[in-house]
Amino acid sequence: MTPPPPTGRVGLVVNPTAGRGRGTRVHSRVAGALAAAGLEPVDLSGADVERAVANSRAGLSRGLDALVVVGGDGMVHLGVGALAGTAVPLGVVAVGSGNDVARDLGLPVGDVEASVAVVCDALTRTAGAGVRRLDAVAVSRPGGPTAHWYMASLSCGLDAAVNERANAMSWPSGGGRYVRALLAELGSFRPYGYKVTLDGDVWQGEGTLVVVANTPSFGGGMRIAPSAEPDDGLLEVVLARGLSRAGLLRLFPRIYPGTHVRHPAVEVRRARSVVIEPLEGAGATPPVAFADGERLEALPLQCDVHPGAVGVLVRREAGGTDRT
Ligand SMILES: Nc1ncnc2c1ncn2[C@@H]1O[C@H](COP(=O)(O)OP(=O)(O)OP(=O)(O)O)[C@@H](O)[C@H]1O
Repeated sequence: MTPPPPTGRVGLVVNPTAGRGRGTRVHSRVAGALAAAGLEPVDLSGADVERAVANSRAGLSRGLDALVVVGGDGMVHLGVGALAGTAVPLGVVAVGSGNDVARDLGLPVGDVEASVAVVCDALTRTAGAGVRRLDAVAVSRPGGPTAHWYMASLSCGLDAAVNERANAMSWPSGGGRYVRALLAELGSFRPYGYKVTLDGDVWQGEGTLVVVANTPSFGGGMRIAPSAEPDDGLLEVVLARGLSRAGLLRLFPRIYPGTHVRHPAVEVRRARSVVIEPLEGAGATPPVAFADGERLEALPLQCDVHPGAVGVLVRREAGGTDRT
């Protein structure tokens, strides 16, 4: 198929709240740098996430060479949802709090000019050489139509419960909220009951963590699935059995360097399709699932990997040669 002719139009979706207001501060800088590079930035930002999603879809239907998101992993999530299955690539200006996807993909973090330079350079390279096709993950009710897409990981264990609780707290701001939420969750913690079906194999019973990962990191640098590869056509599924509070407190710090995968209660499996269901009687009801840090919905859910579903604008490899 002949690619459509370049329009020079680049959709720009800025999350004003990302990185505690950093998105607002960098908005005009990003637009100005894209224009200075001869591109035509089309502002698709919205007053809230719903309007940003609607604007992105409308912009895509009018024709774009790329969609550039400005924010954290939540904005990558938004971009993947809009672009999965299309030929339009995603550019990332990582100015969020966690920025796990950008870091895992070797993109600049917290450096607006460097991010825009990567976007502009990748768009001007020959025949799609600046685009890396990555797997994206479709989430549905088991057997149902796709309801969400994600890039990094879906969680429906203790970390999701902490996320849910932290979102409901008004203080303290920043990381302190997550510590307070973790302590509160641990106070009433009882392992959850799951049935997880991985390409037909069943893992079930009491569990504390179920994470279906496409990239290695979450939560601002925690190596939850250290050997996940975003372009291998496989999901890396991290499963932790029921643990006591003391056991969990010992396990959690090991997630930062990724050494939790050697803990005897933790298993890592690979699969293309994963169905996660609550298992009544085996433990507490698992929390609502989060993906890329965004709240999705309650179980049961199915995750299916779609190889190469999203193109991301990437840096030249060391030495300045184009990726083939
Ligand atoms: N106008 C808006 N456009 C897009 N998202 C918005 C907007 N206002 C609030 N949000 C919320 O911002 C969240 C995503 O934030 P984002 O990931 O971009 O930044 P962050 O949380 O600082 O970074 P990270 O996720 O990497 O820690 C979403 O949950 C979304 O609902």
